[in-house]
Amino acid sequence: MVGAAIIHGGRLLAACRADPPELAGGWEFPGGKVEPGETEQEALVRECREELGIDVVVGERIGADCPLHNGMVMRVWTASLTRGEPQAREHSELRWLTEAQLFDVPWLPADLPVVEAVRRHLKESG
Ligand SMILES: Nc1nc2c([nH]c(=O)n2[C@H]2C[C@H](O)[C@@H](COP(=O)(O)OP(=O)(O)OP(=O)(O)O)O2)c(=O)[nH]1
Repeated sequence: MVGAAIIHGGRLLAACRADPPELAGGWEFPGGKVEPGETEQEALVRECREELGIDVVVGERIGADCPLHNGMVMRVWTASLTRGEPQAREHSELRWLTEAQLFDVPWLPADLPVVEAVRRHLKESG
């Protein structure tokens, strides 16, 4: 599992899950599973196109590996938006969060340590 911390103009893009019912309403990093023959970074670029209709350039790994409830592990990278305006194609809602707003949405529990790492990253980059 890979996720993208898309940072643009000092804000982080957060996405609200539409399904499955037990995760709906939880906020997450856009992303998904890595397909055979693909690198983790390539999977992120593909998922951002599919889910959001945007092009991103993948940056650095951020946060520790997050164990998920299903036994998988999620790795998150920073990403910058290079083309398009994010559209909620598979999510119920998208929000750009400033550093002060980062914890205003109910993140999926596994994501919280990574959101904290993003907070430090935004602080350092001003
Ligand atoms: N994409 C994503 N999934 C997360 C995050 N945090 C978290 O616990 N998950 C969980 C939710 C799902 O149970 C699992 C994988 O989600 P997913 O988006 O790849 O998978 P999916 O089952 O909807 O299937 P698909 O897109 O691969 O078809 O990871 C996160 O920040 N981003």
